[in-house]
Amino acid sequence: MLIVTSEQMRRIDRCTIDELGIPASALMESAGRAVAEEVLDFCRGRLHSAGGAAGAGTRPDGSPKRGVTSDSPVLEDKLIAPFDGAEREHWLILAGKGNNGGDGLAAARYLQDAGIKVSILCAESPDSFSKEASVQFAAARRSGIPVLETPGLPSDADFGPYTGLVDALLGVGASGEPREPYGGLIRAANGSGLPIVAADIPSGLNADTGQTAQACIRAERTVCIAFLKAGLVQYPGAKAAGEVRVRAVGIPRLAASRIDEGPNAHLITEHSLRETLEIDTSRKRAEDSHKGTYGHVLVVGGSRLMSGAGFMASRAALRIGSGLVTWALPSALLPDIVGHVPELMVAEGAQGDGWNRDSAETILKLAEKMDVLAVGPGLGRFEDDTEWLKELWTGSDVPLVIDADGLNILADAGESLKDWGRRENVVLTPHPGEMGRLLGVPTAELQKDRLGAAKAYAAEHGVTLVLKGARTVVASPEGALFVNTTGHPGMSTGGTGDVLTGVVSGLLAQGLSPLQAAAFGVYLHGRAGERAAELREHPASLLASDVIEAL
Ligand SMILES: NC(=O)C1=CN([C@@H]2O[C@H](COP(=O)(O)OP(=O)(O)OC[C@H]3O[C@@H](n4cnc5c(N)ncnc54)[C@H](O)[C@@H]3O)[C@@H](O)[C@H]2O)[C@@H](O)CC1
Ligand SMILES: Nc1ncnc2c1ncn2[C@@H]1O[C@H](COP(=O)(O)OP(=O)(O)O)[C@@H](O)[C@H]1O
Ligand SMILES: [K+]
Repeated sequence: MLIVTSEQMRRIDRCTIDELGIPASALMESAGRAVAEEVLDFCRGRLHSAGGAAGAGTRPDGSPKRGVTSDSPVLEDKLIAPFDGAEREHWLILAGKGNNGGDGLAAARYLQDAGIKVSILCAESPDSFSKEASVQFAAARRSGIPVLETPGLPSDADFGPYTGLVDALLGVGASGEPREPYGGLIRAANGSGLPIVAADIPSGLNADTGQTAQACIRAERTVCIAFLKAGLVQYPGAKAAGEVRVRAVGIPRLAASRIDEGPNAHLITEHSLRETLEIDTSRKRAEDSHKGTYGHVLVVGGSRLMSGAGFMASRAALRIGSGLVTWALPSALLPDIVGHVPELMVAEGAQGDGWNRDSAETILKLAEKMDVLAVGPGLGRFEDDTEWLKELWTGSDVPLVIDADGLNILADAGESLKDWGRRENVVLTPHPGEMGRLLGVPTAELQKDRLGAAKAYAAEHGVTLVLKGARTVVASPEGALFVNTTGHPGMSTGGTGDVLTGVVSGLLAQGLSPLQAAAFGVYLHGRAGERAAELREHPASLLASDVIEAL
């Protein structure tokens, strides 16, 4: 699924209207209908869960049916149709003066037609409405939909008669903190306790970064128009948006491919993995394969106080299907490890009980027979470690995955990293703390624009970057972005990152490109986390090792 910025969306709109000749009014009409359908779907769902109106219009499992039903030889449009219990609904449309307001005003007519009561509250004088919104306003008026005349901002009591709100205040044309009366209306809407369905984006959301203004709608559901906006899939925006439903309104994908600097960001789905990234997601193995077919991963990590990290990365690399995995670690630790994972090979990475500068030579020697080097899990820091990592970076062209202290070493290298030379087969897997160190900015600062930060770093350093955390972002050196939605907060536990390192390394070993391995890796890792959590009483009980076993 394509992800767009607000600027791209505006240009796609223009291309649709000016170049393809599709009337703006037709698009707004479709958008309004989509918003109304989602409000009605929400109402039906709510009625059903309250035990109100099951039966007609519901599936055998009790969930509301979508689309036309076949209980009669003549099919009616069931999406916009009166339903039992509709008379109990009364929705208030909060309409801004731009085209987002127009979407809400068009929705009002469809809602009225479906038999629910609707009223309109305009944020500004209708005289100031955009051309398309004015047309919608006039049509709503002529349809007899009441327009509230509020001399000031509504108080909580004013929301008394309503059962829900449509937020059509601000869309992708907005910038900055919502000005008054928008800010006050947003706060009042949130304070009402009523469910809110947002048109396109929750008002107050930065559609590009996912940052929320001080006043930002907290929606139950967001009906995103035409293409997914980036801000809806990054926190805190993802939370403000609630359930996101992307609806086609007649803006064709063709228009997205026609604009300059068009969208190059995707949600990671089975479909985008297969079609956009051309990955065989079945992971089918050839009948006549042998272990050499699936590559050999060398994990470089583990230290006296953090041996588990190297262990988990190695084990995950095995579980994801690498042909062979060798774990290189300091020689003094070997006796403790030998035999714990019988399938794993171990090697003396360094002499003694810790890592040292000289061990780079040993690793490079081992790397000659390897397909991937995974550096960092449980590595710790040591003297001259920057020189050590530089030697690994420059001394071999085997694909490299760098995590944990490997990233902290890179951060210390700072600007000198540019002198190491570009190496397009490097995957970095920082969590936000590590990413902040790589960029030399506070974590909170970088989190304000995760997509932008990941994209810029990947392009500047020619690496594939995996910025972890809820809604992990993958960025390629060429500027492609992928956003993952698998996984859950139960995975916020020590070691799950080490597992991801093993997964990505194992996929690289099996011949995937850095971008393919990173995107497919984060997806599979999250899915495994979901499966592993299902076996527990509570997701909080999840251990990183459980994720490995669920791969
Ligand atoms: N043809 C189109 O362009 C389509 C647009 N659609 C809808 O139109 C929306 C975009 O419409 P617009 O470009 O008119 O813009 P919006 O309706 O998002 O809002 C822009 C209006 O709000 C004002 N504004 C901007 N920042 C503000 C702030 N911080 N506080 C208060 N007011 C602010 C602007 O002066 C402008 O009047 C989309 O999000 C979507 O909902 C859909 O109807 C589909 C078709
Ligand atoms: N709330 C969440 N939702 C989805 N995935 C999460 C969430 N919290 C953590 N994760 C995932 O778990 C992993 C944690 O990695 P990391 O922070 O490096 O842990 P560690 O360093 O302990 O191994 C990452 O892949 C991250 O995306
Ligand atoms: K909105």
